[in-house]
Amino acid sequence: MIVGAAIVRDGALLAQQRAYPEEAAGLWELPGGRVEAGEPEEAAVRRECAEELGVAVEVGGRVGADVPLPGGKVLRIFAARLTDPAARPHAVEHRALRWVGPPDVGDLDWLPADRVLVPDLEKLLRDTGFA
Ligand SMILES: Nc1nc2c([nH]c(=O)n2[C@H]2C[C@H](O)[C@@H](COP(=O)(O)OP(=O)(O)OP(=O)(O)O)O2)c(=O)[nH]1
Repeated sequence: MIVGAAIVRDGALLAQQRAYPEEAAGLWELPGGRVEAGEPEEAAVRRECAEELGVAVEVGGRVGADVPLPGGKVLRIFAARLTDPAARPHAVEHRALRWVGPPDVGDLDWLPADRVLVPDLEKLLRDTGFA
């Protein structure tokens, strides 16, 4: 299971641009990663956000349906928000970070699995931003 965080602040979604591997470099994804054995999914979301962005997040409900990934894995997205709204996420292992507003969510060059989730991400931004 791969979990991802749809972090929303002031009506914008945090996206990050992969630096590796070659075939994914330059494409955009949500913060996240592999759930460790025995680790609750929400805890994995918090851990990955701390590792990748250096920020604490609160984790809300699921966003969209599970998306199958190559190799039999599954991508599951959770709504999230910064515990401290003034915190500044930074790219620890990614090429770039961007806060994307609703008009631009569909225009980003997403990883294929994330592209499937664009309508759900747009809906999240239209709604409360924190399910
Ligand atoms: N984090 C994340 N991974 C995604 C997304 N969409 C998507 O297809 N993936 C894929 C890419 C990778 O094959 C896998 C997770 O990779 P990762 O590099 O973030 O996970 P990780 O830190 O646990 O793994 P690793 O770098 O140690 O190999 O899920 C997404 O939105 N966020």
